Amino acid sequence: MFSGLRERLQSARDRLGASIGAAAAASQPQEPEKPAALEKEGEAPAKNPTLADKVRILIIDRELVVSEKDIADALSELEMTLLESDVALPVTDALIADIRAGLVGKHRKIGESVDSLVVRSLKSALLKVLGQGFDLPAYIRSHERPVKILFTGVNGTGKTTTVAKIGAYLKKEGFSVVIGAGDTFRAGAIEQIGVHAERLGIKVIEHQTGADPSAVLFDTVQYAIAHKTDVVLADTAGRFHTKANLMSQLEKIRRVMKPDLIVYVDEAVAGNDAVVRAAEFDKTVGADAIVLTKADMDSRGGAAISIAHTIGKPLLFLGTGQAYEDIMPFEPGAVVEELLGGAA
Ligand SMILES: Nc1nc2c(ncn2[C@@H]2O[C@H](COP(=O)(O)OP(=O)(O)OP(=O)(O)O)[C@@H](O)[C@H]2O)c(=O)[nH]1
Repeated sequence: MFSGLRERLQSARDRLGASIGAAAAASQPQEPEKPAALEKEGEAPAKNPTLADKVRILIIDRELVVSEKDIADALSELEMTLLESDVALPVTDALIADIRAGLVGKHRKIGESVDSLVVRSLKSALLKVLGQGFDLPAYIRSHERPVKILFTGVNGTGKTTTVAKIGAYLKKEGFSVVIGAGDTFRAGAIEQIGVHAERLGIKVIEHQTGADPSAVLFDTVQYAIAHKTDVVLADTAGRFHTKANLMSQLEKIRRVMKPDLIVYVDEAVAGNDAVVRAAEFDKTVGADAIVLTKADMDSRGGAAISIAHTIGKPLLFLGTGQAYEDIMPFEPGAVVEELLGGAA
């Protein structure tokens, strides 16, 4: 998962570390500089600009100060790397600004290695854009049952498979689940969700192909209320946000079943397209959380890095394969560890 991005971040990490290291070596003062001339954190800039210009990195009193110039080229390369990895432009900008702020002008203990300094600032910047994640079992436990979850998204991104996977996951977490076969449009969709549900031992409410999906999902909610089922998972047909009639159908579904959560499903491999589509769905029918499927096939990682920050909604799960257990709750800390290794 995200192997390309991991490699690229590794190179950026090496490059930033090398730039800081080279600047540190080049600026070892011939004669000791006066600590009083240094900018201290939280204080006004040094009064003597000629000294500030001359000294790119100073190691005085066991501290190291990085200047903007030292890392300008490495940060430009990192910016290109992120954009090439399909990280959205505003997210790239936020990451670069945060890494710069995390490195430049701060006094660091020289006891810590340059690499750990770099990794710490990369990790902290990534954690800020990845957001908090979303603990679905905790959400369900703290809400009135049934908790109704409506799944939306474009065609073929893995929505139906995701509904089945989340059903299996929630069953394992101890919740009772009913699935509403709300994709009454695509031939074979009702059978497909039926097969999944049978394998998983989950009840499905279905009507015929071509039936009104709002009616199917209304019945599913009624079933859940009557049977004290914890969670309703509502599948829907894939659609593009540009199809006004299909979007108004989704609007009707929303009015009828009153979902507690609308989950937008797209595929990680779609990169920036997934981010743009999620924003459009959020604008038209709303989205409370995101699932990105096919993360196992995505080496660039751009959508996973960008989507929560761009639309301001948390990433709930990553789909990591075709089996039911191939779904993982999105944990920002774990993703950052995966991208930057266990170092620092
Ligand atoms: N590798 C991989 N494949 C996945 C993942 N999730 C779903 N798929 C596959 O993607 C394909 C499409 O999945 P569906 O669940 O049928 O997609 P859908 O969005 O319901 O399709 P529509 O009903 O047309 O909207 C299937 O072959 C799934 O097995 C995943 O996380 N990783």
